[in-house]
Amino acid sequence: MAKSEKKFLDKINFPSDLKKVSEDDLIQVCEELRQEIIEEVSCNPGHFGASLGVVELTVALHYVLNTPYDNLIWDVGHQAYGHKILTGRKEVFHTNRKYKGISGFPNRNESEYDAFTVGHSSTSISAALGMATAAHLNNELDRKTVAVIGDGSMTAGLAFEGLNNAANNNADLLVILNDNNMAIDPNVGGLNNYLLDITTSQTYNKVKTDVWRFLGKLNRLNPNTRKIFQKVEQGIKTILLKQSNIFEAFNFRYFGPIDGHDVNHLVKVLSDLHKIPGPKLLHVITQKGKGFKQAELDQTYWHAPGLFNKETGEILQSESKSPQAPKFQEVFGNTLVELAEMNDKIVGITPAMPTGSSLNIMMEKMPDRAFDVGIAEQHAVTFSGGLAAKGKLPFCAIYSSFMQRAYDQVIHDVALQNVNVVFCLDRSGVVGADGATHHGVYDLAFLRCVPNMTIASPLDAVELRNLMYTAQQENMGPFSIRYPRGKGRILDWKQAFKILPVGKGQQLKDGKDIAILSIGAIGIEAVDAIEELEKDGYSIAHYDMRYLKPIDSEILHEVLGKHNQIITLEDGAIIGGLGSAVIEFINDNNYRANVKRLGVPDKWVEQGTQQELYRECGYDKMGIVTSVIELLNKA
Ligand SMILES: Cc1ncc(C[n+]2csc(CCOP(=O)(O)OP(=O)(O)O)c2C)c(N)n1
Ligand SMILES: CC(=O)[C@@H](O)[C@H](O)COP(=O)(O)O
Ligand SMILES: [Mg+2]
Repeated sequence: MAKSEKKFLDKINFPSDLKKVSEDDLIQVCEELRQEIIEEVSCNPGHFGASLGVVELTVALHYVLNTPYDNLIWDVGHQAYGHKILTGRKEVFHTNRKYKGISGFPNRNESEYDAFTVGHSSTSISAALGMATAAHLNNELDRKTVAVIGDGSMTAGLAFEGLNNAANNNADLLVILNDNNMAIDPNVGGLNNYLLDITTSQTYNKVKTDVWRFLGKLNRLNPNTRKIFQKVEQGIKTILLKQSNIFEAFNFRYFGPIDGHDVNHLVKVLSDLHKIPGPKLLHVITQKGKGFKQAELDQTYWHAPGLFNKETGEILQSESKSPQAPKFQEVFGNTLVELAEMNDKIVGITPAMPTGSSLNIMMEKMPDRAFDVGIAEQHAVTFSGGLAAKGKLPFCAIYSSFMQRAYDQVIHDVALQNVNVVFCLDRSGVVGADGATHHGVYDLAFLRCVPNMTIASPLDAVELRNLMYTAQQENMGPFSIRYPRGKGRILDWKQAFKILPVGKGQQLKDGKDIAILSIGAIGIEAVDAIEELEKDGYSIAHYDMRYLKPIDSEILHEVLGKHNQIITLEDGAIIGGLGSAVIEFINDNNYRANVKRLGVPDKWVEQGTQQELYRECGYDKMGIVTSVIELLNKA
């Protein structure tokens, strides 16, 4: 890709280079950094709007802080592209999110400038408080710690737990609240309203204007007016904010709101805040997508767009002329509306992912029955438990990896209550470019040990519809349905609903040499592998288990009666999922069989395309072919 020449940025590889630039030239540095991000992301898709929004903040932070000695912690990390470019990764940024390339998020293994590995939201305050406390205990009184957290991420319980604890801790911590009034979709909830209020506060601004007017008159008489004004303003702020500022109530000294796109002002404020000890919060107002018109206008789409033309903003999709199968999330979103039209108990819940999960379809059609609860997975699950306890039937759509945060709520507030909640676990399996933080590979294992929980996973879009239809029958109890990121193969997905009996799988193919038992859409890789193997005369049986719990014991007895060479296949951790369940069944029923478990091994899998990662883990089509041949050769 041809990149434009950049007078300053071309010479900046580390913060030490940035510090050589004069304060007057920082505006130009910001322009160049913004341009660099636009050029890179236009041809190598990734997160976009959030990084554009914090360009000035990023430059100011690295200008003022002494990183990596000072701790700089980015929340979520999807806004850290500028940080990566300024901290030694400009030359490898074209590998961002690619297989064997750099991670799309800050990562401790990648750089000493990445103080904490992130990807899930709202961890920054707690992690930063830990680091600031460690610095204090080590008597490193000059070491600064700064957490940068967005308004969306601030809505999570974890962020408040950090704030709450910081109140009792004199650690030197600066929290920068990057308020752009957006999560991926528009930010929601009381905190969002509150932040809007203090940003636009009539009372505060009115008082401030009155004071200015008053001091303006004074000004003509008194040369020290500015000083007096500052004192008066601080007094007003203290009175107003002490009574009403939520952060001051948590014992943080609150500063702001200030313009997050004025790099020189940011440098000044950050340098001043350095001198103030204890917990402080700086409220910075920014615009998501700043500096790229389309991204400013449609902030949800440009959170993470695909390829685009960096000059015109035109979206470059490799639109195939042939009809496309829908994404699993779209099948979920549309089917939920169909079901909700038939069953008035159904409600929909998403923790801040309306567009990503396609719950936005229901939110538009049935606004009273679909809820975006903010980044709050724990609350989303317990809220569902409460709704269900009073007769509603929540479909709670959560990305598998974000569900990890709500594990106790699943156990305590849904399963133990034995209420009817349907968990729709989108992005289950390896998700691709987001990498280790986002792969949804543990849900099969962590849900299987929970009493009352039904666990299902569709082979294709039609099964997804039918599992959703089955789950909304009377008294099904806690019911989880997991499906992957991306599309299936079926075009004609909108077929009449059918119940898929709980605990029953299906035989897809009979065969003599070996049996493959798969769960979920990854079974398609087995279908392809079998086609390949049959060309060479192998005879393979294939079963789509469909339910992990209760597992289809009839199928297992049949398979184990006929076969002693078995392969299990799942797009999830091989510890605890289908493979483990089959081995337990063999043990409990005194069968003898060789079982090869295919799935995600006991290690961190980083980013890449889904196909690259299936291959790395040995369960793409060719990996399955190889495993079958190896197992049969050994036998
Ligand atoms: C626990 C968790 N839930 C959901 C997400 C998905 N997610 C990533 S960024 C984001 C929005 C964050 O909003 P904010 O913190 O305001 O940052 P902005 O994108 O506005 O800069 C969400 C919901 C996540 N990464 N982690
Ligand atoms: C940063 C973050 O957590 C989200 O933006 C996530 O990357 C979304 O993933 P999808 O693209 O699969 O919706
Ligand atoms: Mg935001």
